[in-house]
Amino acid sequence: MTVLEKGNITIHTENIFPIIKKSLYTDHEIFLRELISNSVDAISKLKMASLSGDFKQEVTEPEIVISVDKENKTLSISDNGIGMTVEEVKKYINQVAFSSAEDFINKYQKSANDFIGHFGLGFYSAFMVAKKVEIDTLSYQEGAQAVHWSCDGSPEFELSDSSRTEVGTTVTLTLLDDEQEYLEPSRIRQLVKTYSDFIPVPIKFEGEQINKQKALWKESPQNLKDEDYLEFYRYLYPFQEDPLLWVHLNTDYPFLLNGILYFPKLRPDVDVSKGQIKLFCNQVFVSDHCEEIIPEFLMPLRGVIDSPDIPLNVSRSALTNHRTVRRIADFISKKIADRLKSLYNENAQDYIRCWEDVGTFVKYGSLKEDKFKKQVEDILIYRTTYKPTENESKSESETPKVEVQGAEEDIWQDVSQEKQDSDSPLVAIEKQGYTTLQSYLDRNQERHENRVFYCTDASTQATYVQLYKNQGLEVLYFDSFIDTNYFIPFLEREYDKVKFSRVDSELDQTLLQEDKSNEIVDPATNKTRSEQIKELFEKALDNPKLNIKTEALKSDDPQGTPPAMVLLPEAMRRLQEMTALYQQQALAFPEEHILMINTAHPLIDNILKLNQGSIVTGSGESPSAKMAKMLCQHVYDLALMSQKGFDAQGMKSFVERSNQVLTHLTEKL
Ligand SMILES: Nc1ncnc2c1ncn2[C@@H]1O[C@H](COP(=O)(O)OP(=O)(O)OP(=O)(O)O)[C@@H](O)[C@H]1O
Repeated sequence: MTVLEKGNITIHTENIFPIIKKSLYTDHEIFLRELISNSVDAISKLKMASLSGDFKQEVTEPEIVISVDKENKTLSISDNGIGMTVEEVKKYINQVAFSSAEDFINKYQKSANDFIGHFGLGFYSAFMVAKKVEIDTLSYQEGAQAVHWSCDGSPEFELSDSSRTEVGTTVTLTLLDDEQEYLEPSRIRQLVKTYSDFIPVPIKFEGEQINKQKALWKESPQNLKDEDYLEFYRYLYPFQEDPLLWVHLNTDYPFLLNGILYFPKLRPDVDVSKGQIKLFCNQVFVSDHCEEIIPEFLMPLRGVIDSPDIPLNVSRSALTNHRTVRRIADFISKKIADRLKSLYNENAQDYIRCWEDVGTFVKYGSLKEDKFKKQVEDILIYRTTYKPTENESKSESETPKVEVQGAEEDIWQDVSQEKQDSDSPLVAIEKQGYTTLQSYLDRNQERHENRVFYCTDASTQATYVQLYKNQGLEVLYFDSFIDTNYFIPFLEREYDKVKFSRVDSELDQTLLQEDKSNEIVDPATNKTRSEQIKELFEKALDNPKLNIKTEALKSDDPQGTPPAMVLLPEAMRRLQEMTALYQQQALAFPEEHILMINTAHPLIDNILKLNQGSIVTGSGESPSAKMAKMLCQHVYDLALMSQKGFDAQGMKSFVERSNQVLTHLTEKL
């Protein structure tokens, strides 16, 4: 071996190697990604040289081969790429690689751990794990001399002849004593799978290819079937439920970006604030913490974003304000909105199927970003009690105002489609039991202008909803966790004249009989029947915090209405909900609430009569007064039960009292 040259690497920071070894401590493993990426670059450069006719020999199948030698403690990465001449080694390794290393280290020292995946550390990252690095390379150029370069981690290097005969490069690392893990085959496989799984060159290790290679996001969406997307999702997120829908991102102007984003089924045990989107740069994995790039409200999405235009060597804080990054974020939001709009327009059934989970993203996004809100406001839908009749569904006026950006303003192609169906999208949505807020307001303008009746729990509020439905009033379901505390107040700000009332907050006038039973029945006390009922219940229940009111519910069949209802005034209930939320406590049922007695119900009438017919005997209550009291309690229990159900104690006393009432009743038979 002839030593061609010995020399010093041109760097200005004296102690660059100790810094590489120590400062970048946490991310040592990325050296393999960097070396593999260099090999991929070298392979594609050779391909170009061959295409342009610069390289006349036959190009062999490109491949990268990794091998370990446990005895000598070496790990080597070999490629059949373009190789380097002596001059190139001097220039690219001794000068370029190390001066860019110096730049990076200087930046890095200021804000350690602030870089996304320490991307582009380059060749010198090998020194994080190696005490000696050797390069054995032969350039593709005719007559090139094979070169051997070696450096032991000091700024000194040695260049010598090499006996290499194949065009390409082998980088061999003699690992440091505490970096021996990289001799383990399982570790190598894991690193390749994490970082280099999708690079377009086969990586061979122990005689087999260990990377998947096919980066689905780089393919044209036209050539892909649903099953391809699902299979890819299952590969990225094994043992997870299939996603609801996905968006294939594909643009080359004003930045290059490819990706596939999936809407997963939202599960309560998944922390949605932790991003699950994988960031790639030219098919090389960079990080799965890309909070700075993806708009926050899209964090629960999964999938891949690949863009060489995301600056990866700036600090995370600088990324957030970076112009390209902001444009990328806008682009992604818009694409998501477009995808949802096209689904809304094309397939009401699928849109609704996804809505339960996707709706939460969309609502959250609308709260967070005004731009996104504007894109999706016409496709926010709510489950409703409204059922369109045949005539209505044909109506032309139901055509929705789905806003589609004009082509000139839109630098990204729009995906809105011509409608094939005879029904307008809104009609199709309404046939499936959903509606938009605007449609609700328009439909109910005459009966209750600017008021929205809603229900947050279909089972506990079923009695109330039924009452509204019986009187032909439409109720919307707002039952996602985001609705009560955030989204309804948000909608009230957006539609500033509109007020939302939960079905159990107060009863709308349309539900009540106008001429209340105000006939005077007791000339002695001058009390109306309603006042007598109120008094009877107040005495029987003996709870000063309970506000008892009387109303007559409108109905063709009073037996079909509830005898009493518990009401929680809207403002008071919301305040309690907010307080519970901020104090992170479970929401307790408020002690102060309204018990509304339905004076039109026959049971209330019977209880009143039972009480009035009682004969006071000696010291105690008459049996019928006792019974009336018990029944009042029972009516209250039933009202509570249909509002919130019981806790253990409540259930126990309810069952006990029910048994007593039944016993008393059967005694009389
Ligand atoms: N396997 C290889 N085959 C051929 N040339 C290589 C190889 N590895 C490195 N080089 C040369 O050395 C140069 C410096 O490599 P280095 O990894 O430090 O930086 P880079 O690849 O240019 O950029 P990055 O910092 O993004 O990795 C490369 O640009 C390339 O010219």
